[in-house]
Parts: sequence; structure tokens; C-alpha cells
Amino acid sequence: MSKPQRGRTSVSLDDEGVHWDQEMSYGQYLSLEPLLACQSPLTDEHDEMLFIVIHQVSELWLKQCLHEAHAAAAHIAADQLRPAFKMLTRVARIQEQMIQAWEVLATLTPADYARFRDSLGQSSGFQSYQYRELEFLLGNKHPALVEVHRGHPEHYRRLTEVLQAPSLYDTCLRLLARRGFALPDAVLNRDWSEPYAASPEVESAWAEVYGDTEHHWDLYELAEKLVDTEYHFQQWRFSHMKTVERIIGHKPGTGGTSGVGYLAKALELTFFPELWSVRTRM
Ligand code: HEM
Ligand SMILES: N[C@@H](CC(=O)c1ccccc1NC=O)C(=O)O
Repeated sequence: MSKPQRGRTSVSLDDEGVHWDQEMSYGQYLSLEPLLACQSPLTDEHDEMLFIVIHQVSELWLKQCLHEAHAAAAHIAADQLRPAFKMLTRVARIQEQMIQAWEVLATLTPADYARFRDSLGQSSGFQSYQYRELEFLLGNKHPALVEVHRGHPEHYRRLTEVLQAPSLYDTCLRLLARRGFALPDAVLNRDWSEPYAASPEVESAWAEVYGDTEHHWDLYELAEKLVDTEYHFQQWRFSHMKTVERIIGHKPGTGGTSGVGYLAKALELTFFPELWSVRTRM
């Protein structure tokens, strides 16, 4: 049997069964003690634990989505589409998990939630800096929403950085230009922190990609990966809105918005407008 490597758990079998070399255990590798010490309900209400866990699970998945989507954008910028496709496919599978998670939360009744809602004060998912980073990264730029994070310099710096950098979509449009599509300068060299405005030239470029897949097989696949990402994102937003309606009706949100009305409005936002509009003309 080979020498156990530092930082690895090794297993040996003898007459008495399995022996674990406890150099590093499952729990140590996964930092389970600190992880499982992070659920701190403020009340004795049975259902507050579910509320905390579901948010923490969502934030972990958001962390993984950011990891994949940032790397996918870097690969696209370097003209390496295959690894980017693999990463965007993984994002889609994670999004399915995040969408499915609403079914667990829907077991929380309005009365259950009302028993601990007041203890949440003014805190709200509106303050999720990872969610906002993902929106910015995909292309929903909204400079004012960084201000919520003024009180936390590291989050503020990070969000400002992603706000001011090209989004995943901007990166894809620059790839289209490198592949010979004539796109306006206002698309290719804009103020990245501003919301993206749809362009007829970009729609025409996607129309050509979809109309002649034989010559643009990889760009077609890229377009479909983007559509998948937005499709899932919208499903998450819709399920959030309906679950919120089911649990608090039309009460205003703790974050100071109108609640369901605000969440319904967010459903009108699109990351990749021409990838949707092009379908009408095909
Ligand atoms: C009982 C469960 C939930 C209720 C009642 C609820 C309610 C709300 C409301 C009313 C808003 C609007 C902002 C405000 O005024 O507070 C909001 C925003 C938000 N919530 Fe939830 N939420 C719930 C669960 C979740 C979960 C599980 C997540 C997962 C991370 C989440 C993530 C978010 C995010 C990211 C926003 C900001 C959306 C945006 O700005 O477009 N929420 N939520
Ligand atoms: N905005 C919610 C409160 C809420 O959902 C929340 C509170 C603290 C931490 C995360 C939350 N989740 C999503 O918005 C409400 O109005 O009831």
C-alpha cells in the first residue's frame, strides 16, 4: 500500500475491518463544524430553521454559479468555447436545484412565517450581494443597487468591479465581432456599468447564426446556452414571486419595496434581449 499523502485520508483493510488514517477527516476537509454552527435562529419557532437553511443553500449555489459564470466569461473572452459550454451547462443544472428549492419553502404557511417575520427586521434578500453580482455578471446592470452595500467595503468594492466590467453578454458580443459580424461601437465599447440597450445589428447577427448553423455551429450553441441561463433565471424569479405571494400575499417587503409588485416588475428584465427578439423574426 502506498504511503498516505499529506492532506489525504487513507484507508486500509485488515482482518478487523476498515482503518482510517485520521490525518484529515471528512468533517475537517468540508469545514463542517463551522458550517453547521452557522444556523442561528432568532426565535424558538420550529420553522425558522428551514428559512435559514434554504437561504444558506441558495447562497452556496449562488457562489458556485458565480465561480462557473466568471470562468465561462473568461474562456469566451479567450475564444475557448468548449470549456465555457461545460460551465454554462453546470450553471443550468444548479439553477434547476435552486428552482426546485422553492417547493420545500412552499411548505411554510403564512401563519408559520408570521410567527418569526418580525424578528427579521429590515433585512431582505434584496441585500444578497452574491445575487446582485450574478445579475451584474449576466448583464442586468443597475448602478443604484450597489449603494445598498455601502456599509460593507469589501462587498461594495467587489460589486463595483463587476458592475464596471463587461458582462457575460458583452463578452459574447465582442466574440461575434471577432468572428466578423459588424456591430456598432456603441455595443462593443460602451460604458459597461450602464444597462445594456438592445441593438438591431446584434439581432441581425444572431439571426444569421441561427439561420446558418452549419457555418456558426459553436455560436449557435453559445446562443442556446445563454437562452437556457436566462430561461432558468426567469423561472427562479417567477417561483420566488409566487412563493412570496403564497406566504405574505401583497404585504410590503421587509426591504422597503412593495413586495410582490416589485418582484413581478423584476420579471420584465431581460439579460440577452436580442436572443429573445430574434425569435419573432425567424
Ligand atoms: C418566506 C420566504 C421569502 C419571502 C417572503 C421573500 C420576500 C421577498 C420580498 C418581499 C422581496 C423584495 C424586497 C423587499 O422589499 O424585501 C425579496 C427580494 C429578494 N429575495 Fe426574497 N423572499 C423569501 C425567500 C427568499 C429566498 C429563499 C431567497 C434565496 C436566496 C430570496 C432571495 C431574494 C433576493 C435575491 C431578492 C432581491 C430580488 C431583486 O432585487 O430582484 N428570497 N424577497
Ligand atoms: N423580504 C422578506 C424577508 C425575507 O425574505 C428575508 C429576510 C431576511 C433574510 C432573507 C430574506 N429572504 C428573502 O428576501 C419579507 O418581506 O418577508
